[in-house]
Amino acid sequence: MTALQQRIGPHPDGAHLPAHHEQCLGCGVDNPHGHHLSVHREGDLVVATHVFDDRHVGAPGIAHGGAVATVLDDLYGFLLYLVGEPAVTRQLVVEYLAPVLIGTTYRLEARVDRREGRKLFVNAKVTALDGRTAATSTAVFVTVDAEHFTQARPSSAI
Ligand SMILES: CCCCCCCC(=O)SCCNC(=O)CCNC(=O)[C@H](O)C(C)(C)COP(=O)(O)OP(=O)(O)OC[C@H]1O[C@@H](n2cnc3c(N)ncnc32)[C@H](O)[C@@H]1OP(=O)(O)O
Repeated sequence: MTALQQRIGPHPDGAHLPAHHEQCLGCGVDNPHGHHLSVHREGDLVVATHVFDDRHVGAPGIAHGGAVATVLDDLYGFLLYLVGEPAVTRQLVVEYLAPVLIGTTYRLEARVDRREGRKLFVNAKVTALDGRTAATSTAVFVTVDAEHFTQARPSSAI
């Protein structure tokens, strides 16, 4: 069994979900440039409480749009633990409804909307603690086999 298969679970409701791998830009604890996203399961949702910091700034005081997209893309990656199969992003759409502020706490949540064959249609939102939604997103993930992840380094396994 690969490390990825072990991470896929199953994971009970409420469980903290393991990082994709230690160097992952979104969630890896050993990536000094990363977002160190910490994600748990809430029923059919994957959820994170997250604060963007000065490493992620775009306009002064506001998170870079690419940083927000990075975190959303990575959050979607945790839905795969619920689906039980590896998949990768084919399309990512972000609606930036309001500035995402540096140093402010946000709730991020994502869910699977539906599945059609290998395609997973997913959606997510970024909400401030006062309830205002700062960003929404949809994405299409496509399931892949384990060999997909060994294309760059044949000996690597995530
Ligand atoms: C372990 C998880 C870690 C998660 C980390 C966070 C997520 C990530 O950052 S993943 C990294 C970024 N993504 C990538 O690197 C993926 C790069 N792309 C690829 O490798 C390939 O394009 C891949 C594998 C997604 C699909 O390739 P391939 O297997 O040839 O599929 P392909 O036939 O082109 O398309 C698959 C299906 O999706 C459909 N499709 C493609 N694009 C779209 C779209 N935009 N909208 C809807 N459907 C689409 C196709 O029509 C096709 O449908 P069907 O099966 O019904 O014919």
